[in-house]
Amino acid sequence: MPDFPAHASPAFTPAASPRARPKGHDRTVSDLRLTREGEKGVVGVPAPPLVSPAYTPPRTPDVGVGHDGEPAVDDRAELGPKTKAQFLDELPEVTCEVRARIPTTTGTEMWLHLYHNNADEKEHLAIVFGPNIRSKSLDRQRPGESERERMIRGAYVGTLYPGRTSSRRVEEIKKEAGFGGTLPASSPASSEELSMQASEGSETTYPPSLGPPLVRIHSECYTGETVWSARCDCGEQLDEAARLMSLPWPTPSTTPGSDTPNSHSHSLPFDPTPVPSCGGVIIYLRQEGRGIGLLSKLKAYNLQDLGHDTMEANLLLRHPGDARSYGLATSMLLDLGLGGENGIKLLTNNPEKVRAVEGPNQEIRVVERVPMIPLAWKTGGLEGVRGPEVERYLATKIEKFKHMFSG
Ligand SMILES: Nc1nc2c(ncn2[C@@H]2O[C@H](COP(=O)(O)OP(=O)(O)OP(=O)(O)O)[C@@H](O)[C@H]2O)c(=O)[nH]1
Repeated sequence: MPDFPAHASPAFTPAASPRARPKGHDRTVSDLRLTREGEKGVVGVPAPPLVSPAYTPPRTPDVGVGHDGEPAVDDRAELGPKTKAQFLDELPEVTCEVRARIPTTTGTEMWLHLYHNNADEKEHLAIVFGPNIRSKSLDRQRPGESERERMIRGAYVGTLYPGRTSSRRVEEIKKEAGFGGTLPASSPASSEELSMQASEGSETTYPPSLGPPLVRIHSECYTGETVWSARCDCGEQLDEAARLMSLPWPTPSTTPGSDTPNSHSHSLPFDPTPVPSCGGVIIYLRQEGRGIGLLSKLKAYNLQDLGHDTMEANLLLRHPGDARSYGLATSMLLDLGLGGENGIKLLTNNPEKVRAVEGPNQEIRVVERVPMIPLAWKTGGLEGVRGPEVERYLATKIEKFKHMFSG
């Protein structure tokens, strides 16, 4: 058994452990067979039992958003450890303004969706893997819009290629093949097209036959994602979520849409056809520093170097321990067709996030929480973020924010 830190949850099981677990208990990522090489992916895994967070954080006094001043240490006691996510009475309105295909350095292709909303001025993002998730607000026809304008904002089906004139790939194929009416059964109509048709007539676009999609709600962390900080595991979590959502589809021959991607590019000297993935979505919220912003987070780092933990540092700066809310994530997931009975599998250790994303009226159902075990713990320190800072950070997440590093 690899050495993992004393503050790791006792229920945490290393990825390679041969220890048998009772059915339905101690589920880890490895239970979902989501390992690095040659794995089959999450599709086809039986629907897990409903996982609702048993933990409810203690009631704490409300704290106004901080001013970045430097209060006396004693103020901390008055402020209290507000770790609870903010709950909104009403969901914000969101609109997907643009979507673009992003070929990635790992070879997987993803679709970056940029959202505007009526709650803040920020550009929140949905990073979509696989062909089965489409935005309803993106597909909505805008008054007076041309086909070219639709394609420029990403409201097309299939793939763009030089000279394409229609935003709907199926219509394009019909025209090319000289069909006026129904397409023959053998036509390469993509699941994306079917999803799009479904989104016009119903609330849920994600095909229930595929099981609940994997979802991660990720909060922006400039330090961990861009400048290689080893104070937290945020960059690693983002990479891991993308990796899980990029795992190859179990049976490529039956993958809906597997015959469509980049079929217009086959004359290129290399074959850029992306491997169809299991799919999923990372909702990337611009809530830097658990919602306190980068300026305050950097001050909090200095306080941490002066001996305070990540929660105390926030409180000393007159911020809540956690200033985030998740209503935007709920609205974006609904826009992506992930509401309804089928539910989602949420990649997180944060019990508050599970509860908050479900929305004021359970608009989203979290049917499984998939824990995110730090890579360093899983590999006995061979991979992942290491060092005293991240260990202290993770210890505080467990002790004070009550994060759960087991299923
Ligand atoms: N204020 C503050 N924010 C931090 C610090 N380290 C990371 N963050 C921010 O914390 C957020 C990520 O929160 P985490 O507590 O790591 O994880 P979580 O999102 O609550 O839970 P998981 O879903 O399990 O990852 C990002 O917005 C980071 O910018 C820190 O020391 N202080």
